[in-house]
Amino acid sequence: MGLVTSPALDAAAQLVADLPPASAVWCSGLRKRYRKRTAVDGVSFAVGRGEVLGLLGPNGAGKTTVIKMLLGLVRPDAGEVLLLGKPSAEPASRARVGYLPELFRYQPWLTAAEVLKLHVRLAGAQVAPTERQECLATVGLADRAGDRVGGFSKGMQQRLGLAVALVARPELVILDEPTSALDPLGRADVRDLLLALKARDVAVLLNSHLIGEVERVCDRVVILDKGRVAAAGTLPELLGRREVRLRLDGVTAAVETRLGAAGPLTRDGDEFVVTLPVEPDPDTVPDLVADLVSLGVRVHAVEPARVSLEERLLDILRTPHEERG
Ligand SMILES: Nc1ncnc2c1ncn2[C@@H]1O[C@H](COP(=O)(O)OP(=O)(O)OP(=O)(O)O)[C@@H](O)[C@H]1O
Repeated sequence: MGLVTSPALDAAAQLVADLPPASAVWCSGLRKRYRKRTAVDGVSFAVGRGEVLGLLGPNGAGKTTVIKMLLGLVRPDAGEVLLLGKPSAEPASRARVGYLPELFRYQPWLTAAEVLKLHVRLAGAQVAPTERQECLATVGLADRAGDRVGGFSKGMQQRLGLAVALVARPELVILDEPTSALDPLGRADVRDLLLALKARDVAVLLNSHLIGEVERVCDRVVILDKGRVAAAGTLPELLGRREVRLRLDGVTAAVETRLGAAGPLTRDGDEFVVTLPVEPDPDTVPDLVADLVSLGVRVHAVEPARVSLEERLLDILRTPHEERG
């Protein structure tokens, strides 16, 4: 039996080193039943490095169960999970994942600073006290570091939960309803926080019922319904067609023909809606407006529009399973 030569080993090591980093989350065929009730029924998706993925779906769709299976907190009946390229049961990969549970409760007898210190220790990480204090400041708790958690409001406990999820410099953050107890200002803070994480190439899996929030920050969305993936894709893929609404004066037959050349046209009085392709040519709208003006039309308003994620979500959930694409 021939020994593997060291140049061959070096080449193999180089090959592995040159591989793109594994997805932050990869799961395939996840299934979970509670007695007779199927909570999750064959769910597969991935979250890329630095990607923000939104998990959407009605109450009881299986979102929290999926999240708990990803983290190894619930044992799947079937399916596989890799977090940062490793089985989620491996402590080394779990230590690089930050998690904010849907139902959070922290030790009421500890101060906010002590809770963070404890979680840094549990993650086996080294985070200097100044950095821990900065983390509390990021979630708006800078002046409450020395106060006991027992005296915190629900929103303040959720802010602390976010700090716990972020303090050990994770590469993947899983947030289960992170803004359920937050005021509008707090929600805006979380949005900024998510964008800051994305800028640092941290992957985020976000479960939220606040569709506007998901639409603003997520690169991709997975919609769950009755334990299955009802739809998945980037926002342009899911939202599809774009429209441009125009309010015009002095429209002649020639003008209508020009409008119709840009895309299917509907009219309601002086309001016109032109449906554009999913990824329209960037010159389509400026060219159209220039032509309208040269045809003597007075242009009062030009407004790009797109079906909202909320409309699309309701549309998908109201379509019977068997008719979904
Ligand atoms: N520990 C459990 N025991 C029994 N059934 C459970 C358990 N956990 C979840 N389920 C059931 O699994 C299904 C999915 O629940 P899950 O909490 O994952 O939904 P969800 O999409 O997160 O809902 P919500 O938006 O309301 O938080 C529900 O029918 C729920 O009753």
